[in-house]
Amino acid sequence: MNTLDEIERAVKDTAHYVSGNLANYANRSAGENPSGEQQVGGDVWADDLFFDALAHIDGIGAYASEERKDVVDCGEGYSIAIDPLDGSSNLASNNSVGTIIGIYDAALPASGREMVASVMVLYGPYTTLTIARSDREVVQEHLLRDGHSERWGQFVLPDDATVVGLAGKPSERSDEFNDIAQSFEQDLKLRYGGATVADLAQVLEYGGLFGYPATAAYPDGKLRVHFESAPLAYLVEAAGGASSDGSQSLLDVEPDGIHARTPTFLGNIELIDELEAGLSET
Ligand SMILES: O=P(O)(O)OC[C@H]1O[C@](O)(COP(=O)(O)O)[C@@H](O)[C@@H]1O
Ligand SMILES: [Mg+2]
Ligand SMILES: [Mg+2]
Repeated sequence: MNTLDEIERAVKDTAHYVSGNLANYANRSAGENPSGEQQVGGDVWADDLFFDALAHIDGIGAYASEERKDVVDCGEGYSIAIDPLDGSSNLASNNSVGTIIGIYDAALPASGREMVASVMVLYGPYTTLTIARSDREVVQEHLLRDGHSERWGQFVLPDDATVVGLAGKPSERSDEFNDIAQSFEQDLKLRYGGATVADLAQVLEYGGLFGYPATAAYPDGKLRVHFESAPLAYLVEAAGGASSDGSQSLLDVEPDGIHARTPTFLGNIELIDELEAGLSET
């Protein structure tokens, strides 16, 4: 097994355990994460589990997490960037949550072009792990059940778009963005659930657009380059879609720090093109 195989195996085993124990953390609050957001107990618990499973793998040189202020030095090798529990505020309401992992062949901070693989786990009605790797052609989905990982499907974005989910309060978004959002929402079905992984899964399955734009509350967007935006952009682009920060692929964003945020759009190429064209007119 090479290092990517070992990482994949360790993430599957840990995700199995996480999926079986999320209820224990539904209402346990914790402190504040380095981005200044309220943590739930599950954030810290999941981070500790993935750290213990990944940090000591031979060939991993660094572990960076949404829940840790600094990058942890693990020796030589790939850098891991992880959102251990994405959408964690959904736990209390028993809605889907996820895990997002970017694997970089570079020291962090780094642009998404340095990634060699990306993983998203969706803890939904059933648990799936989707992975894109530089040494494989396909975006492979696995079903994690009863301790096993079964190949479940391969993601290729549908040609026709069906769904749209654009985050942020309209009162806190620019008028220009609200105009663009309204035009998308005329023809596409609204799907927004408050966890990037679950909302992106709708786009991967049905075709469409997910986005979290800059808002008054989050002038650089809410989602973090290393822990959400770039790894998910890697997956979507590998599945035949596109990503954008409003003007360029999210894989070209050069983060100025490990917790840097960016406006984030993921989905069908023509919708990303339409969005960028609309934003460039403003
Ligand atoms: O609550 P909002 O503003 O709609 O933001 C929802 C977004 O925040 C997030 O929950 C942030 O992720 P974390 O839960 O990992 O901090 C995203 O998963 C989701 O897309
Ligand atoms: Mg998140
Ligand atoms: Mg999180």
